[in-house]
Amino acid sequence: MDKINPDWAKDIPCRNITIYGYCKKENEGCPFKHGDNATASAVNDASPLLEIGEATTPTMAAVPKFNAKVSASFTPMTVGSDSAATATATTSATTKANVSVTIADTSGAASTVNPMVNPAVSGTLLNSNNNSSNISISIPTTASSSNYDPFNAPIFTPSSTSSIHTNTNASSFPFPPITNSSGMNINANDDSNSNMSMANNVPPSMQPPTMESNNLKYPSIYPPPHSLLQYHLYAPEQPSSLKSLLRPNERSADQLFIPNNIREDLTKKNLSILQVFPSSGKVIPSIVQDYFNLVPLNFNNNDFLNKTTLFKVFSNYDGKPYVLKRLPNIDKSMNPNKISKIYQIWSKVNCTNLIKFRDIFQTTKFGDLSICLIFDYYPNALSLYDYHFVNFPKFPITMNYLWIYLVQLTNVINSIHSQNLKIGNTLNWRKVFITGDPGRIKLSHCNFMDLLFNDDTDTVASSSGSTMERLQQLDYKYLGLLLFNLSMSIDNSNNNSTPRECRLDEITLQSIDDLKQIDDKFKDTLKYLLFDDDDDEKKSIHGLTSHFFDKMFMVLESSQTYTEYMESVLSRELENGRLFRLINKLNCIFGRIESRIDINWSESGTKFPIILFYDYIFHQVDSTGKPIMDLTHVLRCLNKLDAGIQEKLMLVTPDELNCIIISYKELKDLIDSTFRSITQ
Ligand SMILES: Nc1ncnc2c1ncn2[C@@H]1O[C@H](COP(=O)(O)OP(=O)(O)OP(=O)(O)O)[C@@H](O)[C@H]1O
Repeated sequence: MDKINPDWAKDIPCRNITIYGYCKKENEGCPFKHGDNATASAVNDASPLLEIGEATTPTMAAVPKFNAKVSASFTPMTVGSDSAATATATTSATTKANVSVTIADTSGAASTVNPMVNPAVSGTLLNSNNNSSNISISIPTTASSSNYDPFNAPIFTPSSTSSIHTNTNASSFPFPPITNSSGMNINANDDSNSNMSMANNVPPSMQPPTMESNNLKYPSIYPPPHSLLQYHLYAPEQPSSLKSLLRPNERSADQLFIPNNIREDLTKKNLSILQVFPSSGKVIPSIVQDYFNLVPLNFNNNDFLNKTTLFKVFSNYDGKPYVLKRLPNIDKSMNPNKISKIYQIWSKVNCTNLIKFRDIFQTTKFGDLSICLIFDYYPNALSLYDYHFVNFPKFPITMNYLWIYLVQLTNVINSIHSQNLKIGNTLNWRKVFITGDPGRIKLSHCNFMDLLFNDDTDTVASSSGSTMERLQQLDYKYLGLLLFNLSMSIDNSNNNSTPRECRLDEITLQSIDDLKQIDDKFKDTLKYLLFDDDDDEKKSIHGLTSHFFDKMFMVLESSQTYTEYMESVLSRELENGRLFRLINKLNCIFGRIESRIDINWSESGTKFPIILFYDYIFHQVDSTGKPIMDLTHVLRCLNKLDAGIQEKLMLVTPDELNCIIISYKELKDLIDSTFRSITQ
């Protein structure tokens, strides 16, 4: 009792009077409100009024008696909230004989009674239609929700926050009108001009913006940085000095969740996948064949219509993101067989270090005849060049990176050559993309574009023997050149000078020997790749790997270690998912408006332990009444509840007058049955 603050207790109706009609401790210092304003008399006062319409449904009269939420035990009130509370609390609203409480009157304004809950009462009151009768009925509620009627509330319609995406304001649209090389105004491109047939399957395109200014600024990245989401909403990791203070059995919060760097990385990737572009449907078409939501990837390319362009797109077929590479201004006389041949040949190549080629088709959607190639999309992929020399933070090239790249690119060569195909000069540091850790790379695409524009495609594609062999031998040189260029910048990529890029004919044996900080084994591999053998022996995967087979174990090991690390991180999130479902379950059953007038949720009701348990998990306070945020306590309780163990716990009402001893198993059963009853 000594912990109860008499200041706030004096306005709270005594629970004993609510339940028993009297309080035996009234004269022994019980700090709660007794006497003239007591709830019991309030109920008695209310009863005759109810009789006006013979609406003496016991539910209404009994409501204040058993409403657990209004009980002093678990409706903490602050001093500051006194006035608001008295406006709505049972006692103040109902004890004055002529007090006026608005209730479903003709204006229908602010009702404190939900007619859905008690149609008899509402019908009577609505029919009486007499404002001067000052009918006083009040369902005790908490101050905050007193005027909320969930059954009569207007349907909630969230307002769209996507205005930035659909903004058709000319000044925000980054592209001026563009004419293609043949002088054709692309803005005049009509949908009927297209050969695609999806128009009915997707939403109509947005209206084109009116172009008022030709001096539009091109943002260098999209979306502009100020519109990026904040990823740092979680607390940053503790400094390591603090971490060391933990005992071996203790964990800090960040050790329980996915590490910040991985979370940020994945969130950024998600953002890139979901990013949309304010397309006019004219300069960049809204839909191309089975693909929609085109977002330019090589954004600095201003001449969108005349150059090869890359877009991130979504497939209308499987909903996944892909990359669409458009080759503009195709000769109309091109043999369509070439296109199907390319698809047949290249779609068969499967290699984890090669970006998968998915589809190819012709379209007039861009105002010309274009060929579109579809590849898998890897969000935030950066070319080796950008990763090591351009983007911030720059990652300096190390010997380990070189070995990892060598092993993965050897894997690509092996896959492609085994299909009797070649890579070509796309094997360079601008076309090899970093897609993840540790140093995971993918070759963007091979030079099969040559096949499209080469007249003797059939010969090249099917060439066996000498032609293809010669081209394949060249692939080893391209690989050597890429690695040589990277080796020249080893440990130098942090300075801001542009890295030197050699041509094949510039490299000599001496230049390889002169490479600093490169180990001899790697130099031998470079010599093997870049120079022909004295015996004119052909290069092969077997010959190449014999130079660094031991390094393949190192790559295997790092890859496996990383996989295991990611698996352990994933398993942490697995637990979070389970607990999240449990919290959802608890929240679904706890605090429902209808439970306020349900006898089962009152202090003597069967569901009352759920209320106390909820407070026990989430609303702990210390001896001075200060809230305690103890994540470990929450996790421990939730886990025990989830497991339904036999351990018993004591739940105490906030006034410390009552307590319940109950096991987690009983609580679990109670929560489960309550949840089932509301979901059935
Ligand atoms: N499959 C992909 N997944 C994710 N991003 C990609 C993919 N392909 C390319 N990109 C992104 O697009 C950028 C440009 O790629 P790329 O150099 O192949 O296009 P390009 O400039 O049109 O090439 P080019 O005109 O030389 O053929 C890359 O730096 C990369 O960030």
